Parts: sequence; C-alpha cells; structure tokens
Amino acid sequence: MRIVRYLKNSKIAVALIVCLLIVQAFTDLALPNYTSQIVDVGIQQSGVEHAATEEMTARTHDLVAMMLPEGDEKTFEAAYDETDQGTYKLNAQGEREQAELDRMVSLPLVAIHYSHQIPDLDLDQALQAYQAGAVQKQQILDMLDKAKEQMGDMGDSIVDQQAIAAARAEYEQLGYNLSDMQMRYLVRIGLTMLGLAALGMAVAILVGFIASRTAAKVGATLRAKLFRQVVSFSDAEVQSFSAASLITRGTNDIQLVQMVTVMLLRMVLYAPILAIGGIIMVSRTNLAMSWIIVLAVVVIGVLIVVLMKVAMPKFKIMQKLIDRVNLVSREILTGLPVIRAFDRQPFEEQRFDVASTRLMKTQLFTNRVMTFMMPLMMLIMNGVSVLIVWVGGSYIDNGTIQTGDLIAFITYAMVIIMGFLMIGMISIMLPRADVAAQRVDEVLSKQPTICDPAPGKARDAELAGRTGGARIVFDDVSFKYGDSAECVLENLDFACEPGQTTAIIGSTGSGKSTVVKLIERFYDVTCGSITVDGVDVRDVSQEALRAQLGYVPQKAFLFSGTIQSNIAYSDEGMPEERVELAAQVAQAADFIASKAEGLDAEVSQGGTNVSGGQRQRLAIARALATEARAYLFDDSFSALDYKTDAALRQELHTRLGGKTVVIVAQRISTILHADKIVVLDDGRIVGQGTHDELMEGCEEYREIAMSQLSAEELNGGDAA
Ligand SMILES: Nc1ncnc2c1ncn2[C@@H]1O[C@H](COP(=O)(O)OP(=O)(O)OP(=O)(O)O)[C@@H](O)[C@H]1O
Repeated sequence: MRIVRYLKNSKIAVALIVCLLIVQAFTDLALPNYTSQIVDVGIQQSGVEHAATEEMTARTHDLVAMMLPEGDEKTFEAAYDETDQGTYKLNAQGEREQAELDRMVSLPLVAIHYSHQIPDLDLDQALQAYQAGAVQKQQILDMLDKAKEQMGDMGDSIVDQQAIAAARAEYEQLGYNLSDMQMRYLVRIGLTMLGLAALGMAVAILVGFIASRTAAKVGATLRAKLFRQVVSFSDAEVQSFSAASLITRGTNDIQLVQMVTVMLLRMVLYAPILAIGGIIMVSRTNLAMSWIIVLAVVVIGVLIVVLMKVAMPKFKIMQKLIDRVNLVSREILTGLPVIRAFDRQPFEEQRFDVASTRLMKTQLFTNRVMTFMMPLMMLIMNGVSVLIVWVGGSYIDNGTIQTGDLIAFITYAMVIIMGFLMIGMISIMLPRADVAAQRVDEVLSKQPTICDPAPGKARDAELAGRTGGARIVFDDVSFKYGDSAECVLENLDFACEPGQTTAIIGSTGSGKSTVVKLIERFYDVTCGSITVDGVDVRDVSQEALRAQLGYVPQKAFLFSGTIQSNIAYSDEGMPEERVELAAQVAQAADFIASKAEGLDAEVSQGGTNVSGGQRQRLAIARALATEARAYLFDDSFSALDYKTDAALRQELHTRLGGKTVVIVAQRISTILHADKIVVLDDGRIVGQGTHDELMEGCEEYREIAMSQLSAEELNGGDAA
C-alpha cells in the first residue's frame, strides 16, 4: 500500500495517534457501560449498588454470619466493624472485597428479607438455637441450598436482584434516605460520564489535529518531490505524461492522497481498536446475543463487496477523466484567439462538454452508488437494534439480563458495526487513493533521459573559468525523437567557431531548432557527438554546460513579474547597468523607455501584455544578460521588423566580439553576412559556407535566396 509508505517519515506522529486512539476507544467504550449502570443501578435499584450494605443491623449481621460457610463467615466478620450504636459498618477491607462480599451475602440477605413470608420459619429462633449449639451450621446451609435449587436456572439472577431489594430494605430500616442515595449515585455516574465524554472529545480533537498535520506534511513533501522531479525532466518525459496530466498528478492526485491519509490515521487505525474493544465489552455483557452482531457484520461485508464491485471500476477511471478535462481546458484557454478567429467556439464547447460530461456521468454514477450506502447502513443498524430488543426482551422477561445491559449491548453492537462500516468506507476510498498514489509514483520513479555524469566523472572544470567564445562541434550527429523510426537529423558535421556567426537555414521542418536543442542538451544525440571546446556535452553537468550558453527559444516565453525580473532571470542580483545594456543590444531600450514604469513595468503570465516583437526582444535581452560564451538564437528575429533586425545584428557583431553566435533563421537577410551558413534539407547538410560560396555551389540555398531577395540584393546589396 503506497500511502502507508508515505508515512515512513512520520512514525512518531503515527505512534502518538495510535496511543490517543486507544484512549479515545476506552472513553467511547466505557460510556455505554455507565448508561447501563444509570438504568440498572441508578433507576431500577435506586442507586443501591451492592448487596453487602455499608451498614447493617446487628440482627442482620448475626443472621448472615449464621448462614455463611465457615470460610466466608470469617471474611464477612473481618469486613464489618461493630459501631457504638450496636450496628455494623463496612470497613476498608470490606470495601476492597465488595464484589466477593456481594456474592456471599446475597442469598442470606434474601432469605432474611423474605423469611416472614415463609410460614413456620422463625429466623430469630433459629439464630438462638444456633448460638446455643442446638442447630449445626451445616443444617442451615443444606436448607439454603435446597431453597436455591427450587428456584431452578434463574436462581442466581433472581437472588442478585432480590438481594438489592433486601439491601434497600436494610438501609430503610437503618433510617437512610434512599432518594438522597439515589441522587448521589446518579450525580456521581453522570459526572464520570461527562468527564469521559470531555476526555474523548479532547482526544478526538488532538487526533484530528495531528492527523491533519501529518497528512499535510505528506502532501507537501510529495508535491515538492514531484515538482523537483518534473523540473529535472527533459521535453521527452514531459511529453510522455503530458503537461495536463502532470498538473492533475501534482494537484488532484496528491490532494486525494492527503485526504485519504487523514482518513487512514483517524479511521482505519481507529476501526479495529474500536471493533476489538466492542467485541471484548460485548463478551462481558452477554454472549447469547453475539450472533446478531456477527450477522450484521456479514451483511455489511456483503454490502461493501457489492458496492465495491459496482463502483470500483468507475473510481479507477475518474483520475484519467480529470486529466482529460484539464487537457482540453488548457488547450482551449491557450488557443482562445485561434478558436475565436476561426469561429470554432461551438466545436470547442462541444469538445469540452464531451470531456466534462463523461467526468460528470462517472461521478454521478459513483455518487449514486455511494448514496445507497448510507441508508442501507442505517437500515442494517436499525434492524440490528430491533433484533436485539426483540431477542433481548425475552431474556429480560425471564430475568437473564437487565434492561441497562440490553441498552449497553445495543450501543456496543452499534460501535462494532460502526467500526466495520468505517473499514468498509476506507476500503472503497483506499483503492482510489492508491491509483492516485500510483500515478504520483509513476512520475517520481521516471528516470530522466538527460542525466548528469557521475559526480567524479563530470568534466565541468575543463569548461569553468574560460573566457571568449566556445567552439561547438557536431561530429557525425544523427538524431531521432523518442521511439520514432525516422531520423530527424542525419550525419551532421560542422563547427561553430568562436568570434564567428554560424547560421543555420533550411525549409520548415528541416531540423534547425532540433540542432540548437541538441547543443543545449534538451535531448541526447542518437549517434555521433557534440562537443563544446572539445568536451562532449554528455560529459559535463547540465548546469555547467548551460552556463556556457545563452539561449533564445523559438517561442519567446516570459514569466510574470517585471521587465527587469525577466531580463535578470539568470541572476536576481544582476547589476542594473547590465540589464540596461542587454536591453539596449536587444533593441528593447526604446520600448522600455516608452513605458511609464520603465524596467519595472509589469509583465503578465506568459508575457501576454507585450507584443510578439517586444517579447522576442526581451527574450534576446535575457540571453544577452548572461555571461555565456555562445549565444543560440532559434529563429529569434522572425517577429522583428527589418530595421530592428539589422540594428540588432549590428549590435551583436560589435558587442559580442569574441563570442560564438549561432543563428537559426528563416529569413535569408538575417544571415546574409554570417561567417558560415549551414544549409539543412530534410535533416541533412546540403551545403555550408558563406553566402557567396553557397550562391555558387548550393542549389537549395540558391532557391531559398532567389525566392526571398531582389536581384539587387543578390548581387551584393544589403537586404536591410
Ligand atoms: N518533440 C518532438 N517530438 C517528435 N518529433 C518532433 C518533435 N519536435 C520536432 N519534431 C519533428 O522534427 C522535425 C524537425 O523539427 P524542427 O523543429 O527541428 O524543425 P525546424 O527546421 O526548426 O522547423 P521550423 O523552421 O518550422 O521551426 C519535424 O519534422 C518535426 O515534426
């Protein structure tokens, strides 16, 4: 069970909860016993608990002593002390042995109490005869045994009940106020019950508090781990899960795990304690009716199994359906302008509706099944109560049990059934949470395809501290994405020299962006190698490699914050001058100056409140603000107008003197003056050299150039 594993680091909290739950079970289980006492002793017996009264008259004392076997007589004599008034009071030793005394004195007391109803029996005479030695103890004991035998099976319980009546009569004879006694008893038991209830409540609150804290900690730890793991993923892993699913796993799934962890700590641990405690208490009350509880538990078991069989498959697909709704919503929200432009709202609404309705139907189904559960459970509980009253009624009738015992039995039966109910509810929730936990584990156990070399083997030191440009070399590089059969790049051989601009050009889908992504090591090459200053990119840590590179992605992405925080993204403490210089080189200074807040102007999430060109310029400034040795521009000038494009290239040329520049471009004018142009066609290099060389020797390049440039430009003029 995965969820239990998550509690590995919270052993102390779990142990504490178990201890507290035992206390809570003790209070919960003790209360019905007190209710039973209130009914049996407090009400029916007027608060008289024991047959062995606290005080008795000398006559009763002597008569009881006469009717006890010798061993018991000694104990009895030792338990009572004679008072100045000639009565006998229970002493401390007697209080300790009260249960034993009750057993002894019951029959003699009943005999004394009812003696006047038996003709020809004069106990006083018998006592005199006994004291005079005319009658032997054994004769009296035989007489008592015979009387008891005549009462049959019910003898014991009848004697117990009548003994209490006799004790009451004894108290009355001594002038005790019985209603005061009753009130004192009721108040004492009532206060004990209140105290127990308060303790139970305090413990329950404490358990809830610790359980919630522990579960919240489990949730937070899982979220942190998941986030760290997802951040370490390459594009391939993110794609394999899909961003929407990763979000559901990080939010909904972990939330479910957290919720069930609370239930696990509060209910799953409590249920067996309660059920076992209840069974022990019931066995003390009345075993004859236990079959009712067994029957109820079996019925509940069957009910839960049926419900699980019906609802479980639906529970299992629920998480996938939530994923789907997330995916569709994300796509629709991101593509809203396109949807509007093509007037596809009805279609998208329909798509969303399908995903949402499937989720709704599944949830409705499971909720409906669950709705059945509560009334059915109540039916079972009420049925059990009725059965107990019915069966118990006859037991009360023939004196086997008392009314209070019956009430206590009903309550214990409910406690046991509740325990099993809780186990049932959890057994429905747990598999669902287990699916969620499994989904989280899938992410956590996914091995990132891009890994750093072993700590001792990393060649970071060879790159650290170098200045000037970096020499990037592609040596017979081939690459294919994931499991796809075809190579996107094949046998690439070229070098990007320091202090030079290397341009990569080619038709759409020819693999230009992939080249840059391979330098950044977002993916690993399938064959061949890429080296930076002679060091294979796989032999250095990703951090060290990327510190050498300034990257501007094809799709400029900005974070919510300010212009300043976006440009200084690589280093929060970046000096203002560097931010300004980067903005200036990236041709963003003018538009920043036009903003009232300047560098502190707000940027919304994804940079949606700036234009495409401005976004590109800020993304360029962000890369230029780093201290990289090679700058990779992946089609980063496409949204710039020709003038800005030219000015930017001019600035790059002068400011980035010795650095390496790699420019992926669609527009030939952007790369016209590059030191080397690599022409890609369908993942293969079809030519490399300067513009002039390629115009002469590369058919594909000439075609692109002729389609984009005027005759004048082709003859040496500048497109800008
Ligand atoms: N994540 C990916 N998974 C699978 N295939 C991909 C992935 N990214 C790109 N491709 C495929 O690899 C090929 C090259 O893509 P790439 O983005 O490198 O081309 P490009 O030359 O930069 O195109 P463009 O000029 O349109 O940006 C394309 O055929 C594309 O379908």
